[in-house]
Amino acid sequence: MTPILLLGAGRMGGALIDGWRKAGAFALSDLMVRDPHPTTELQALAGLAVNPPDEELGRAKTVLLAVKPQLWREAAAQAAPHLAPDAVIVSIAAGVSAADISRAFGGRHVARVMPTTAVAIGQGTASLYAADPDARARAHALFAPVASVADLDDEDLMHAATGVSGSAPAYLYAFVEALEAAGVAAGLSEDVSKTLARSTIAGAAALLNASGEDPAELRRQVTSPGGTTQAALEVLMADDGFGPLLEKAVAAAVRRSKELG
Ligand SMILES: NC(=O)c1ccc[n+]([C@@H]2O[C@H](COP(=O)([O-])OP(=O)(O)OC[C@H]3O[C@@H](n4cnc5c(N)ncnc54)[C@H](OP(=O)(O)O)[C@@H]3O)[C@@H](O)[C@H]2O)c1
Ligand code: PRO
Repeated sequence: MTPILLLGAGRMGGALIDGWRKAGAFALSDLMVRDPHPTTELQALAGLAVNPPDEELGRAKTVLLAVKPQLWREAAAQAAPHLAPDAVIVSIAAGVSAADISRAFGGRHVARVMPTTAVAIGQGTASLYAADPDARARAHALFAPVASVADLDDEDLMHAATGVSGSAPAYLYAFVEALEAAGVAAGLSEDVSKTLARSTIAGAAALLNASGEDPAELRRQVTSPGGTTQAALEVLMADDGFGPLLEKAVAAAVRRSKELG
């Protein structure tokens, strides 16, 4: 399983290292990072090998491919010649198929994972596909300490998982931005609107998680017949409201995921 080599330690690679550290999942001495511009925070972590020499890469048992989909071939070409023949590749690159990755890494076994940035606080979600059982187990071991893992049995579903999960935190943040702006339009100061919108959404998400209730039931609990919420929901859940809008948004993400592959 270890040492683990991260090819790329940007937003998601960095979030994973944060999450693993908080969870005590792996010792820093079991991690190696290859990145052209490692952050000063990463470089300051005692025990973490940042940009080790090529000869060291052969020690890695698991390789996490965490570069942008547009750059993955370059990262693979640089690292593959130095890896051990039995190193397992775990890719989080959106859209890129396991078969293409395996070919670029000399036929090594590959797992694919689509995580969310909340791995940084141990509350991520990770959709996982691997044809090879050992690669699947390896990917589970990487992500289970920091995420709820959803196993997919069809690689094609990784596109949908990206649209519904990997990208979705950004949809919620966009919603909060819009709610804050709407609060200001309704007369609140920016500060008060920010506080109300952020705290309300964070509390509502925590309640969804803690209660185990369906979102529809939680929605009904807020909605007094003939009241204020109903008036707003008649706008948000109209024929051109959230339902069709999110369907279109997820379809756009799925299309883009397929293009990236
Ligand atoms: N961010 C998310 O929420 C998220 C969620 C799920 C999956 N993903 C996937 O995760 C991957 C990384 O996304 P990200 O958001 O973390 O991107 P990012 O912030 O750009 O991180 C990628 C890192 O890889 C580095 N890099 C570039 N070329 C490299 C090479 N040849 N070898 C090693 N490292 C190299 C980049 O350095 P430079 O910046 O100096 O080029 C950067 O630090 C993508 O494939 C994306 O589809 C991201
Ligand atoms: N971030 C990556 C993207 O926007 C993949 C899911 C989240 O392409």
